[in-house]
Order: sequence, then structure tokens, then C-alpha cells
Amino acid sequence: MEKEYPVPLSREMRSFLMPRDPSVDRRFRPRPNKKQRLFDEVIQESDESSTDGSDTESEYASTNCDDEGSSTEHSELESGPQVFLRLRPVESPSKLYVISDDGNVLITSAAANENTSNNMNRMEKHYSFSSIFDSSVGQRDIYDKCVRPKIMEEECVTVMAYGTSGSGKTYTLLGDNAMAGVIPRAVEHIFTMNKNQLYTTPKVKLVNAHMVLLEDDAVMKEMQVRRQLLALCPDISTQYHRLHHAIQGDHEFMPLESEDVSVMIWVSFVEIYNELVYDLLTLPPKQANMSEPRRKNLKIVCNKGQVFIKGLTSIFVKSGEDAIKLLRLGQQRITYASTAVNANSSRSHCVFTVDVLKYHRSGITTRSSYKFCDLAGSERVDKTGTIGSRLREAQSINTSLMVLGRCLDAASSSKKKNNADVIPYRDSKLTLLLQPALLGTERLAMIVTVTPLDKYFEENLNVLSFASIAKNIIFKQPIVKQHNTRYSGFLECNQSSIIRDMKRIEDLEEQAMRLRAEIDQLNYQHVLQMQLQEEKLRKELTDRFQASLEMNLSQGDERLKKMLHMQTREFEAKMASIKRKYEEEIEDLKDEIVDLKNENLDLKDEIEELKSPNSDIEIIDDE
Ligand SMILES: Nc1ncnc2c1ncn2[C@@H]1O[C@H](COP(=O)(O)OP(=O)(O)OP(=O)(O)O)[C@@H](O)[C@H]1O
Repeated sequence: MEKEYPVPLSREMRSFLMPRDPSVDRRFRPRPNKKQRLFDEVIQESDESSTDGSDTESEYASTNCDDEGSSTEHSELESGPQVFLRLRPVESPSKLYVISDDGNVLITSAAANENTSNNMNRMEKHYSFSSIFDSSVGQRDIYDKCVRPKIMEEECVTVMAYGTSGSGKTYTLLGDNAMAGVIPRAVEHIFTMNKNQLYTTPKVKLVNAHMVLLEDDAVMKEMQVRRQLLALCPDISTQYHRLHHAIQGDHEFMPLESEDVSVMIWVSFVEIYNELVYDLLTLPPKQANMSEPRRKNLKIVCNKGQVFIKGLTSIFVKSGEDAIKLLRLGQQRITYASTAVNANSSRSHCVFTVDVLKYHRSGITTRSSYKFCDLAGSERVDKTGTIGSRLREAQSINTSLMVLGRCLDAASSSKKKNNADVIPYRDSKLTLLLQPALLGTERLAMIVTVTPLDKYFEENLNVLSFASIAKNIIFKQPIVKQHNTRYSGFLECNQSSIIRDMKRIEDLEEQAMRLRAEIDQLNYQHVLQMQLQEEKLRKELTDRFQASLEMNLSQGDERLKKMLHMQTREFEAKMASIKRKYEEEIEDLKDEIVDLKNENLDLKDEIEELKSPNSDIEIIDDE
């Protein structure tokens, strides 16, 4: 029997998340979003077996055969994200949602939607998923179905939780004290898988998306940062012990057996808050007066297809407990707030990354990265009366989710599939960071969470439409399975060398401590000796100066005396010669006087002679 389809009364109101509603019958859509070739064979079978003649939703037919975990879903050449739906347990679930018998399609009822403002929302819609989990499905099954196969494939994977605020994204990823979420389970799984190959020193690190072999001093520095940061983590040993046993009881994780590989595991944790990227694993500043670490906004760099956050702290972890401790530390630093729908609502997008770096005996290194992304919940700011900073947060959250929706839409559009440039992943920090998953070079698994209550009907349709678009994506580019680098001269890596290295590190650390204490002691002694030496030197110098001063004084005295003596003698000699000279002159003068006197007498005699009467000469006296 042919089914009647309501004709839309007016133009579809576009949701704040999606530019179009992909769940609507293709006959009402402008473009035929042909179902992926990936499922061609199975679609044919489904089409044949379809007896009710229903063609309400193309995704429905395809979903029937969309066997999650099947090998076709993981084609090397064409693959798409896996999209799962999880319904949160609520007291009185809405009757507007029905899960199809095969458990892969959610049917939203056409009957009771009078309240909606959107005509398109009044129609019955079918949304297909890789799997749908109703409220009875627990954390264990969610992990086994959505994430476990991805961890075992050892590729680069992004696991994203998307949904309205309060729908259970954080619960799904992190869980609570009783029921661990996806991340702790994945961490346990990764450590169990690699437990026989774990290398205990951070010899290889991802630096700016490239694997780098660290020098010994860089290794020591990494170990120091790791120690300091772990010391800041809350003490969760009892809690972790319980969690570890609960998870190991839920799952049977198998260790990989290989002697030819050494595994180094690193974690990092960031949040994107109001379009700014913050490192959640930074060390606090050294100054004692600054108790809160200063939040530094980091830059996301895209370089030749590699995306990385510049300057992001990545911590080398030796055990699941280390990783969970750092996860808890980061959680304490995430921006939470109480909102109308969730008393403890994440106000940012958070990405916890586990990088598993492998060094193979052949000299090749490979890596698998697991990104766990807890998106902030989309919110109806118009209806909830959100104001102030909450409003700014909500707007920023909604904008980045809208860009995410646009990216998925662009990726799913068949015309644009070969042109990554048209995917607007640069329009938000979130999409820029998740670019490899959005472009299909890394695997993407999306867990969509929904609160199945009547009052959230319209918001949930937005979320389901978003999921539906994600489900339609086919990536034609092959997934980059492994990132390889070859190093020569790396350490021999087998069990005994690991034990040897561990022992060596412990010895070195002990030795370093001993040496540090010795250096302190020597420093103290050195300072003391320097002080004594200085004092002694001062005294010696003063004494010497004094002696030389005295010697100089006495020598000066001597010299002066000599000089005085010599000058006295010179003076006396000079005086004697002058005296002699004057005496001689006096003698000469005396002689002259005598001569003159004699002359005078002669003259007198002559005069007397002349005066005598028998003289012819008359003497005339003037007087
Ligand atoms: N499947 C579930 N089973 C049990 N409790 C759940 C489930 N999903 C969510 N909850 C509970 O609902 C509440 C809100 O969940 P959660 O904080 O995970 O929502 P959220 O989607 O992360 O919200 P927001 O986006 O606001 O941060 C929590 O108390 C959580 O324990």
C-alpha cells in the first residue's frame, strides 16, 4: 500500500544547528542524497525484502542492513562515521519516539507534534543509526558496541558525544563512581592490550604531530614533569582499584603478544571554552602566591594535513591509574556551571587524547591516537532565559556546534566529497581540531545522546537531524592507518631490556638524589671555606700593606736625612767658597786702600813741596 505523505504547508524553518533536515523524505528535498555505494549490495537485498512498501526514509532501508561492526563498514577506500544513539533513562519517557524492530531506526511520531512551530516537524520521521541503545542499555554494552572495535583496530579514532544539555554525554564518556564510562574503559583496554610491551621511559614523543626520538636530558625532563603533575592529582588509588576490577570484570581484554615492539603511551587534555583553547594538564606557576595556574590560550596549527595544538602538554603515562588520575585532574579544571537543564553542565568542548606510540624492532614507529570529545550541550537560549556569561557561553557553544553541523553537511554532500576545501572546518576551533575526523583521514564514532521527554521534542529533532547527516557521510580518502617513522639506533626493546632500563632509571634517580644532596653539602662547605679564605686574605693584605707602609716611611726618612746632609754640605761648601771670594775681594780692596793712601801721602808730600817758599808755583786758594 502506497503511503500518503503530508505536503509541507510552508517553507521549512531551518534549525539553529542544521541548514536542512536530512530525515525528511527525499521527494521533498531539493537534492537526491543518494545512499552510499558502500551499502549498495545490501540495499538491494533490503529493497527486495521490503514488503510494506514503505519508502518514507531512505536511511531506514539502508540501516536495516547497516550491520555495525561488519567489515564493509570499515572499507579502506570508502568509509563513513558510525553514529550511535543513546536514550537517557527518564521517569516517564515520551511516546513520540519508537525504535524499529531491528533496533537501528528511531521513528518520531507524527501524531502528537501540534506544539511544534515547524511544519516539517509534524511529519513522522525515521532516523537511522549504526545502533540505538534504549535506556536499559548500560555502560558496558555502550563500550563494547561503540568503542571497543575501534581500540582493537589500533588506528586514529575520534569518539564524540553529541546531544542536548543534560542528555548524558559526560555520563557516557566518563561515567560516574559506580559505572565507568567509555574513557576509563578504553584506557583500561589500551593498557591491558599493551601491558607486555609497555616501555617505561618516554623515549618517543609526538611533537607537533611528528614522532620524535628524545635525547636523554629531554627524557629526564619529561619524567620530571610527569612526576610533578601526578603529584598534583587527587589520590584515587582505592577508587581506581574498584574501577579497575569492575571494568576487568565487565570485559575480557586480551593482551597482545609481541616481543618486537615497545609501546609508549601519552595523554593530553584540552577544553575549548568561548572559542579559546586551554590546556587542562599544565603545571601551576612556580611563584607561591599564584595558587591557580594561569590559563594560556593555545593555538591550533594545521600543517600539511596534520593538526596539532602548539605547546600542549602531553604526559607520559605508565599505567591506567596514571591516565585516570590525569583525567580527573583535568576534569577538576573544566568549566562547569549550573544551568536550567543540568546542575553540573559542561560549558566547554573537552578533548581527552590517548596517543599510543609503538617502536618496532625493525626501527619503524607507528601511532594510534584516540580522541574522546565531550561536546558541550546545545541549548535553546531563547526559551531557557539564559543571560550573562551563561548566554555568551551558550552562544559560543551553539555557534561551534552549528559549524560542526555545516562541516558534516558539506562532507556528506556528494558533489563536494572530493574537495576538502569546501568543508568549513576552519570556522570554529572545535572543527579545526577535529579536522582529520571530519575529512575522513581518521575514524569517527559519534554517540548521540537524547533525553526522550516531550518537552525536548523539537531540540531532539535538531540533534537527530545532525546525527542523520553525519550518518550519510562517505569518505573517499583512505583512512591513514598508521603514521610511520623509521629510526635507526634505537634501544633494543624486549622484556629484559625494559626491566634493565627500569632498574637503570631507578638507580639513576637514586644517584641523582644522592648527588644533589652531595652538591648541596659541597656548596655549603664551599661557601664556608670561601668566607674563611676571604677573611684570611684580608688580614694578610692589611698586614702586608702596613709593613710596606712602615718600610716606605723609614726608607723615606733615611733618604730625607741623606738629602738634608748632602744639601747641608753643599750649602756649607758654597758658603765657604763665597766667604773665600769675599775675603779675597776684601783683601784686594784693602790693598787698593793702602795703595790709595800711599798715593794720597805722595800727593800730600807733593803739595807740601809745592807750598814751600822756594817753590815757583803760587797756590791759589778759592776760599
Ligand atoms: N544513561 C544514563 N544513565 C543514568 N544516568 C544518566 C544517564 N545519562 C545521563 N544521566 C545523568 O543525567 C545527568 C546529566 O548528565 P550529563 O552531565 O552526562 O549530561 P551532559 O549531556 O553532559 O550535559 P551538559 O551538556 O550540560 O554537560 C547526570 O546526573 C547523569 O548522571
